[in-house]
Amino acid sequence: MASSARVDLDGNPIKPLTICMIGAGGFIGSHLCEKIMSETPHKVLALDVYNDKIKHLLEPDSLPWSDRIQFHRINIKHDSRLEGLIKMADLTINLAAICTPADYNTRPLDTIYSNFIDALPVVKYCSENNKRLIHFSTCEVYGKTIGAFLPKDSPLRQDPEYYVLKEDVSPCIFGPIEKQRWSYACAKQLIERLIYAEGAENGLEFTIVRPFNWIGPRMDFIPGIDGPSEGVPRVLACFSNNLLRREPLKLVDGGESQRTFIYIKDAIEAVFLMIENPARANGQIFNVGNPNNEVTVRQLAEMMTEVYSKVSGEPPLEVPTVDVTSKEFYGVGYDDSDKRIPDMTIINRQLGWNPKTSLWDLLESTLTYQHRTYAEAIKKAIAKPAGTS
Ligand SMILES: NC(=O)c1ccc[n+]([C@@H]2O[C@H](COP(=O)([O-])OP(=O)(O)OC[C@H]3O[C@@H](n4cnc5c(N)ncnc54)[C@H](O)[C@@H]3O)[C@@H](O)[C@H]2O)c1
Ligand SMILES: O=C(O)[C@H]1O[C@H](OP(=O)(O)OP(=O)(O)OC[C@H]2O[C@@H](n3ccc(=O)[nH]c3=O)[C@H](O)[C@@H]2O)[C@H](O)[C@@H](O)[C@@H]1O
Repeated sequence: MASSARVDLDGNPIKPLTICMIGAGGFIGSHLCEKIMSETPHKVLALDVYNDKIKHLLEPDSLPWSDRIQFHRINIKHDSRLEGLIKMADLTINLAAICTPADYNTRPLDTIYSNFIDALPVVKYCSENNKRLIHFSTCEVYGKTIGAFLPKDSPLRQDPEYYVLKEDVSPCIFGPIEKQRWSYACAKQLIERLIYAEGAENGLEFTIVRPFNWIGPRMDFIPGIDGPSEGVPRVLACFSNNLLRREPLKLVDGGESQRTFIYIKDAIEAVFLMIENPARANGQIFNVGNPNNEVTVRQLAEMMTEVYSKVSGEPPLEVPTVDVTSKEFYGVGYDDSDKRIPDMTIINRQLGWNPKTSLWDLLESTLTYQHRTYAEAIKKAIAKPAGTS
């Protein structure tokens, strides 16, 4: 239940806020709205082109928070209401973006427009109207690690100095322009630089968030069920789709890339601390990830296969994975980050935050959700003769 006696990390009372959340209808936005509604007295102006993932928070009108959340169906590319909504709020959180790797090399113009050009008015309106901004960037701004360029057998590859990603130290290392994969990271980097410059030159109060593979329920879509059949979502949804359909999981280029995965609910706690502790969060760039949950993509596939078998009661596939090339899977221009370990020094120092959930536990709760939400629909879709609708 919302409590009015909330205090920040320094013991000061937190006054109820009005938050303009752009991209509120997406994966992260839906979890943020859910927690804000159930645990705080804050109001949310929720902007998005879709609202399916927050429908349960908007209807029916009898919900206890119905006077604290308002949905505005707005495409920020062209809508004159944007500035007015930012002006009405104390804080703007911008989540809107194209952020699925399958789009970066196949729709590079849309990717660059979405992640840079479309974010410009948001930054400008916040700056001109003295409004605080929390902007969602990405861990992809780091690109590849320095260690990726060392010989495969170099002992330096084991030295954290060559792979741990630090907000105030690590360089941003992208591939050549023809590797259009980096269109997203490059656009995100430029908007980070612009926000930073607005802070330095015009006093914009900002916080930049760099998420490291946040995963959980409602992430992306299951192709052919609640998204296009030919669509390629991020890896959690790709592998969930394979498991639900009892198809082998596709490992791109051998599944050797490494990632650290964090449970969405742990990550949302960090964003909450940023929202409610402006004095500690303003002017900062924060890695938000779980350095303890590192796996190769192959290990992720193996673990998801085991966990899914446990939560669904179905035996694991005899051939659980199949290798595909990145050209077959994503098309030309794909490239990959080799390894992503977030340094936690800054977020620890400023907000005292640490992630809690192990990879096994987060996969267990997420795959339980995937099974409960999609298994029946997939069975029906598979049973339907081809060509019928
Ligand atoms: N999920 C992660 O682990 C992760 C990792 C790194 C970065 N991020 C960043 O966090 C943000 C949110 O990610 P997510 O995983 O929730 O993605 P998402 O795709 O689920 O959510 C983005 C939302 O923005 C909306 N949107 C996009 N363009 C819009 C426009 N022009 N006008 C209005 N709404 C628009 C979409 O409809 C969608 O609902 C993005 O900026 C993304 O780059 C996420
Ligand atoms: O989540 C993040 O922190 C960031 O990383 C993601 O990028 P990436 O981790 O490369 O995207 P995923 O689709 O989650 O893929 C992870 C890895 O799995 C591989 N993969 C993906 C799908 C699949 O079916 N098989 C497979 O082997 C990819 O090649 C990649 O190596 C996206 O760019 C963003 O959402 C975000 O900015």
